Amino acid sequence: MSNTDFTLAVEDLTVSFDGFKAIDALNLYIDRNELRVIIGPNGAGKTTLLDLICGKTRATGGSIKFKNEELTRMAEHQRVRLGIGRKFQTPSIYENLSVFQNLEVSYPEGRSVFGALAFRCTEAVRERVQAVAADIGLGERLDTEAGLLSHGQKQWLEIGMLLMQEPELLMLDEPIAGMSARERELTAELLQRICRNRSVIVIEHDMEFVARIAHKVTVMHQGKILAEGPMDKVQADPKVIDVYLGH
Ligand SMILES: Nc1ncnc2c1ncn2[C@@H]1O[C@H](COP(=O)(O)OP(=O)(O)OP(=O)(O)O)[C@@H](O)[C@H]1O
Repeated sequence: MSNTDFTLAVEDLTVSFDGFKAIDALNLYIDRNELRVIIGPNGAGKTTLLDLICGKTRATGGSIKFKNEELTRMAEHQRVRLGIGRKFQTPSIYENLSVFQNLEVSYPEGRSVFGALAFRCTEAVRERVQAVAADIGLGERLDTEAGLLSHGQKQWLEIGMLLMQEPELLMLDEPIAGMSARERELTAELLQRICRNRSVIVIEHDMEFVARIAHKVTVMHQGKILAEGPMDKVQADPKVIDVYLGH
């Protein structure tokens, strides 16, 4: 297949589980600095699609190109190294470590690699931790034990841990689940900030939030794409109303 300018180009992607096609010949193209939201009914294949892109699940067929590199046969950790970050619904922060330490251990060439040689590198790490902490709204909480943060702050910290690796594609599964109205608002602002330097894919069910953040919306149904485009167009599409929004 040809080279593209897209950050991510998914073509003819298929995965079968015991003959059931959870993703069925799907095409998806994500631009640089684009914030794409994927919506669709339960079981549409949204999470499976992200699993295929990050390497948690192996494709049965088709192609996933990230910056024109074929990912389908690559291990999960190689995809992380190439610049793909994925946040799952349950936060996996270290509750006993401070905000600073959680971010520090997520630095890709962290202490373990440089060991005692790390002194000069430490300044760079510290600066990066501070920049990311400011980005996620935790700049004043660097010394706070992560376990003491609010639910929303824990979610932002995990996003920060991914940002430490400077991913070019960040994927988030229902990032505002369980958040207060204020936390949702701050998360929308955070996502708008972080997609300025990278592509972001978000799975979301809250349509108000989708309208607030999406550059473009992709609607999935039965492992395929049902509709795609700007939110107002997708929302007015009778097929989308029929299978998803009307319920
Ligand atoms: N490892 C697996 N083995 C068998 N079937 C699977 C597996 N993973 C997903 N499926 C099936 O694939 C379909 C798509 O599931 P998926 O979780 O991707 O949907 P979803 O759109 O994310 O739904 P939700 O909104 O409920 O999270 C479902 O029918 C699910 O049961």
